[in-house]
Amino acid sequence: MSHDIDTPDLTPQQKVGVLIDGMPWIESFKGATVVIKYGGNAMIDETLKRAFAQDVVHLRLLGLYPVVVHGGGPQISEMLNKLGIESEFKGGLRVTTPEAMDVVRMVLTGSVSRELVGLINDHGPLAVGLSGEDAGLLQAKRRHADIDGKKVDVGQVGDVVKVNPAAVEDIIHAGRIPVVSTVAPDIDDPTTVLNVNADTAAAAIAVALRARKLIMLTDVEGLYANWPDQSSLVRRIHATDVEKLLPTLASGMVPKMEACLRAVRGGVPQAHIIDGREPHSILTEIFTSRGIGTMVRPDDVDLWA
Ligand SMILES: Nc1ncnc2c1ncn2[C@@H]1O[C@H](COP(=O)(O)OP(=O)(O)O)[C@@H](O)[C@H]1O
Ligand SMILES: CC(=O)N[C@@H](CCC(=O)OP(=O)(O)O)C(=O)O
Repeated sequence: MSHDIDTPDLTPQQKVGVLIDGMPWIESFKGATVVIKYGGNAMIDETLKRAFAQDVVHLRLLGLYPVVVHGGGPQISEMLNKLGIESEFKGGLRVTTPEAMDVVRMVLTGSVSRELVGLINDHGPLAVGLSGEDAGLLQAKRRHADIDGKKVDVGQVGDVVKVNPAAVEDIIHAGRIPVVSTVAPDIDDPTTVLNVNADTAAAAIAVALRARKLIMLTDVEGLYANWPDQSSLVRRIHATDVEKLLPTLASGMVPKMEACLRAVRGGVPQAHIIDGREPHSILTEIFTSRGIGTMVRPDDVDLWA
């Protein structure tokens, strides 16, 4: 496999040193399922997208089982715009008419998923794309947006209420890499599909797969306690403290922190927000002691252990 990390300043001995440093982490994560949520905002740059695909393949080659769950908010907005269909967000959720839902499904499953599958498969026949509609993977229930304590109708939008991870597990057991787009049938009317926030879907999938980690790649370094003050980056935080911060957070970060809470409270030992603009940030997170971005852990675990 070709690689694009240039390390001309390192001597051969230093390069071996880097490898040896990473060994305990490689050993400790061998056989672990890691759910990686790739957000639409981190998917803008072509070089970064290729580096992302390469990292996911590296994880598989090192014996981990990566599962990619992708978003595509900006890509959906762009297509709606091209088609002249109005796109509006209420309480962080896209108001999804039946017409807009067709576009959401087309972009996520027909375009973003295909692109990621293709980029991963440039390295070998590994990635298999599936949507929440396939083999009963996801079921969702219609939800409202919550604005100033009032329930606001946002159309065909749902929350994942059931996950049947069998199809994803089959792909994992075959040694391949599932790539999941988060469109889900309505549990109360399975002929209708719902638009689901990809962060919360990734958390539900991580819980159902008993993943060791949920890693969410986005376009900021991590969670800022006092957004946008860059000096307020939170490196490690307990679930209870995330809960306390939630009402103070601005829109994009709310579903992400809710997803971290859902994952950690559902038994996932670590949930991370990391910077998808940083090349190879997934590898830095998993294979170095310091890690990167923000890590959320259960309340009864020492944050620095
Ligand atoms: N407290 C916060 N810390 C970090 N980012 C925040 C915070 N509050 C709001 N944000 C916003 O959340 C955005 C990330 O969410 P979003 O745009 O939905 O990303 P994605 O497409 O990756 O899911 C950041 O770009 C930032 O503008
Ligand atoms: C209900 C709702 O808002 N769904 C999102 C689904 C895509 C998504 O979550 O993509 P990102 O991870 O890139 O934000 C949307 O329509 O944009």
